[in-house]
Amino acid sequence: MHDILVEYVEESYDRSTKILEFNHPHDLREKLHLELPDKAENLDQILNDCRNTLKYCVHTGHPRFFNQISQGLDIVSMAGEWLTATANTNMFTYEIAPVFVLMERATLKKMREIVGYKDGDGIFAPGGAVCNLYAVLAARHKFFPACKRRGMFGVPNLVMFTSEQSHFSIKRAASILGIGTDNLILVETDARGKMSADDLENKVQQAIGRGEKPFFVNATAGTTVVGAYDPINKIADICSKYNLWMHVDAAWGGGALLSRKHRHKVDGVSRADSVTWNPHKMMGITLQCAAVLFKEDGLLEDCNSMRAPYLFQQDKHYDVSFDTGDKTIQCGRHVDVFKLWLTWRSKGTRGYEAQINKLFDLAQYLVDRIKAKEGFELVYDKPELTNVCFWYYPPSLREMENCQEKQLKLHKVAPEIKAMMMNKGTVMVGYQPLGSKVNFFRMIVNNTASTKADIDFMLDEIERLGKPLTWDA
Ligand SMILES: O=C(O)c1cc(=O)cc(C(=O)O)o1
Repeated sequence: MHDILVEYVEESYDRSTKILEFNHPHDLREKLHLELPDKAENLDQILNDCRNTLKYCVHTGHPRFFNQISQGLDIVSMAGEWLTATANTNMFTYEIAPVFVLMERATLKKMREIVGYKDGDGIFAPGGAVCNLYAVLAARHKFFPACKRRGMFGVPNLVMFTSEQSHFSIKRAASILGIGTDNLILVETDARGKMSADDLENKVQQAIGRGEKPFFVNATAGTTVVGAYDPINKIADICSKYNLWMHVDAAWGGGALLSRKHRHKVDGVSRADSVTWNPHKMMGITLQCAAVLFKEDGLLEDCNSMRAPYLFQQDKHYDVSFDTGDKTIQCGRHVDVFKLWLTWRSKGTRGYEAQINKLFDLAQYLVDRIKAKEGFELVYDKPELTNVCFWYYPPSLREMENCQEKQLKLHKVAPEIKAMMMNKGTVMVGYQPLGSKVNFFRMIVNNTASTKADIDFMLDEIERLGKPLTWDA
């Protein structure tokens, strides 16, 4: 098994290895033997099963895998994951996870200090979306604690606010909370994708005028598509003025907190009541590793505790405040902290700062290369994070007058090139439309193994694949 895993890691770093062996689902199903037999398979078959599984996995650690925000394969983090699996324990009580519980407390304390909180609380959760849900649930509990027992009966018409470019998990949280997505009010963004504080205040005042009860505002630090940072301080001023809970979704852009050069992008973050920060994004920790931090200690426990007597006995022989399970919305909880703690110790905070600065510098290199290359056009010319969004125009489109027909044809370019990319397996870059903007590539720079040569390769590959594209008029 060791050889199988090491071979996969080596392949992941080898640029001559395809990022993926793409198969359509029905074809792949034929190549995978997924049946669960009555009789046990022998060891050779089990090892073959492992080889066959990895054979069709996407090498997300490959230096030219730019498709997702989470990318790369940090060896120390992977080793941490291996130890975590070997320890195979559950985070819900101190009694069976004494080391990891203390480690989680220490790591979350460090993260809160970096945010600027004096003390407070936090938890590692299964992803940024769940972190954001924790914040919404805590906010409602803060203002309406009776909901825990009586539900939403008698509660006024609660409304939440977030930018139109924020993560869809805020919308989903409104649905799960039970207020419905109609009561999540989307706030306009400016030309760079940043929330308009003026529009936020207008919409809060309008909601109050309609007899609704604003209670929660999400500010995004690093939007998913364009990497925009909302104006946190201005939003905090509005939240103070109208007594609203301010959450900062820094799932992706939270990495800037570690860089003295880029931290200004999250100025005001310490004014938030809660912050989502996902080390499995910009800190390169293997999936999953996502934290939600709270300024106020005790609120999580108050909001979520159910005092299950078979787990959270209050007469244990140790300080039961170290049991974490009752402050979560889960029961069993995976140990996500060890790989972060180990990787952080292996780099040091200053080492992480250097790593994050390098990613920003590489993204700036990409911006400069796009500006210099014919046929490429930036969607946003000064990205705030390491998302670089651009269109590629095949020569057949360049001569066309800028009109609706050209936009319709341009809309097809990225999907066509992406399909060829995936079949070739040489590079992977995401694409999407945004508002009235037709499909554009979203290049995420977030793999410490990527170099300027990989950036150049990606641009040249898009040009190689896209240049021949033509559409009959
Ligand atoms: O955790 C991630 O890597 C992640 C989470 C998203 O919501 C969206 C994306 C993405 O668009 O790449 O990545």
